[in-house]
Amino acid sequence: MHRHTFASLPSHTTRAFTSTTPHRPPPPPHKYWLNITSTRSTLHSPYRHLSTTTTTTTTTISTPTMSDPHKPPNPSTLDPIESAKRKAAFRAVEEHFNSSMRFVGIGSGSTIVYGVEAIAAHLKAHPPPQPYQNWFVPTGWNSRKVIEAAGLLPIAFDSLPGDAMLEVCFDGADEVDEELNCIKGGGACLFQEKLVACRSKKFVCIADYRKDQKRLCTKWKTVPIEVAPIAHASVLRELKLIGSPDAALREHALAKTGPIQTDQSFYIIDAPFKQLLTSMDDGVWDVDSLAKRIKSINGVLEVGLFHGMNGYQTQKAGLQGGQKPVAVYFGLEDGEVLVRKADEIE
Ligand SMILES: O=C[C@H](O)[C@H](O)[C@H](O)COP(=O)(O)O
Repeated sequence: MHRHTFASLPSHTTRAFTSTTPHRPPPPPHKYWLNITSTRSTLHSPYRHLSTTTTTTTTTISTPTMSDPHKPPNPSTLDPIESAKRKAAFRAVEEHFNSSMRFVGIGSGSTIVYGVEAIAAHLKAHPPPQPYQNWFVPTGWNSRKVIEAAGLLPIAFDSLPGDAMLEVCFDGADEVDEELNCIKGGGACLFQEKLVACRSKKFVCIADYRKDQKRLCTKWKTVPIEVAPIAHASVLRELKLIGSPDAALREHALAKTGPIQTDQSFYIIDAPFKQLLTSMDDGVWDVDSLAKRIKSINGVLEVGLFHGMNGYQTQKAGLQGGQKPVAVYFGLEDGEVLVRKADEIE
């Protein structure tokens, strides 16, 4: 079993994880988890009232209840959606992970918990030859906790050797279109996820069937945008000018707690847009131009649109990394897994 504590980490890694942001000391794990889930379930998630109805049964979609919120729940207790995510995660890991990978990125959210479970199971069954060590690069506090809870070794993004590329990164998404553009950031993580995706040879996305749409902003109606707190009002103003008059700062369910803060202590704005176009359409806001336009607004740190080239396309062009996944694994209602792959690996 690969179980490590900070005591066994190189000192630079320990330092990277124990330094705290002066304005936001890390809250206790349970509270943090509640922040994430309450934001997603009560304020933002388009799936919050969704239930899958058949002629005989109605299944309410629920957030997993876990004694340790960073560990995967017992598979026998999973509802159909969680079960679909878990199946997709195991298939994605089976097809894109192996024990000899040195650096692997780990995204954030409820789905990636199963990806990490699958990786830990793979390493248990196929341990790497010693002293070979696999390192896992988190995309935020929640992601690091999930890595640690699985007994895997985290390494901070800024502790990576300068020339190292990650072999792969696994992450979830809020919505994926038919060209594999993604909306991400529903759980307030997107900046570090983009950093890690762009430092990876390939991004492999894990999701459930609700996220699979022809165009972005279909069920997930808003684009999450991470902004500097001081600039939030001027970003809202400019979003209005480019066609999103109802863009809003994401706040805690408990109003007095104020705006949600990201791992960078920034704010999140959710900007509704009409269904976005793909490169095949003829129209105004296609994914690429909207993402670039929003990113150009002063005060915007990152946009929750993962678009442009995937890792294979950048390599072909002599570049590195890529925001778009090379493959998306959707867990389906019937227990099957639908895999959508970039043309490069069809
Ligand atoms: O901000 C969160 C991340 O972008 C997540 O990857 C995304 O929201 C999907 O999360 P989940 O797996 O919980 O649906």
